[in-house]
Amino acid sequence: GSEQQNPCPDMNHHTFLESADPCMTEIENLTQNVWKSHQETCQFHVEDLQLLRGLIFTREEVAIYHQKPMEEMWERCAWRITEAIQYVVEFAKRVDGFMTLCQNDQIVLLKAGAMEVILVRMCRAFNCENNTVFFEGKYAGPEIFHSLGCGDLISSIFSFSQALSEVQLTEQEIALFSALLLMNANHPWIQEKGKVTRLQCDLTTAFKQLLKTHCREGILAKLPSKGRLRSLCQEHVNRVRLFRDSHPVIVHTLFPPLYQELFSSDPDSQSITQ
Ligand SMILES: CCS(=O)(=O)c1ccc(CNC(=O)N2CC3(CCCC3)c3nc(-c4c(OC)ncnc4C4CC4)ccc32)cc1
Repeated sequence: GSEQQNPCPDMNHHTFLESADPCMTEIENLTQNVWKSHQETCQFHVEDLQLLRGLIFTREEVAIYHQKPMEEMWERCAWRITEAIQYVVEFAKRVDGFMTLCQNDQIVLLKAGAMEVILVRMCRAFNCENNTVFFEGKYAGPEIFHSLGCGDLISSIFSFSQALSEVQLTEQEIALFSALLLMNANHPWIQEKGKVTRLQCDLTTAFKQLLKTHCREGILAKLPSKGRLRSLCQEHVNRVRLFRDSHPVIVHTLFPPLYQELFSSDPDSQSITQ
């Protein structure tokens, strides 16, 4: 009914609209745009990921993953991450304001934030009842990633996903939080700082307004800190470079170019694949 729409129930609909701050409707339009952008680019719908929880890799299937050489498992994960990143790029392009930024800033923001958004989105594919994640069609525990040879990174991503899934973020919250992770005006290489700051500020207002309307301000304290996300992504980059140093030909010939650009190129190289 109209009560749900109107956060100030004692005011009737007509009065509310007249007295609403004009930028409030802009903020509400932004919230709708970000939510729609997420729904259209979320890769798997959360209802489907929930339904698939019943599909768990058997011991035999996990054993087959264990027999895969490290190089093959790395290549598979690189492709999975690259697929997920392409959806995040599409998400960013649909968020109002992102396409008005200069191309340099669009690329800098995606290079810095895409993996963070994937880590947040991935919590939708995490089942904290049995500590399994959805990977390549079924749910599996951390042991399935054993042959990657980076157990500490895997366990830190698992504990990150565990903590985040306990917050039980709604799709709207994931959408706005993801947009906020991308729109980081403090990044050193940003050229149009003012424009990104304005976007970041509007998204912050939208996120705060959403939480207030749904009495969810309590989750702010439970969201991962910027530092936590950044160190997870840095650990991933360090692992990729370690792997690249010992398997340069594999990475150069078999890894997706976008993955190489984002995670195994040196920070000062600004050349980006179109
Ligand atoms: C994102 C949009 S979505 O629609 O929600 C979505 C889309 C696709 C999938 C399929 N899985 C997938 O591609 N991958 C890739 C990789 C492997 C290597 C890193 C990233 C990964 N990781 C996890 C994962 C973890 O997901 C919650 N949580 C802890 N650890 C892990 C892995 C040890 C890294 C879980 C699935 C997963 C899942 C979900």
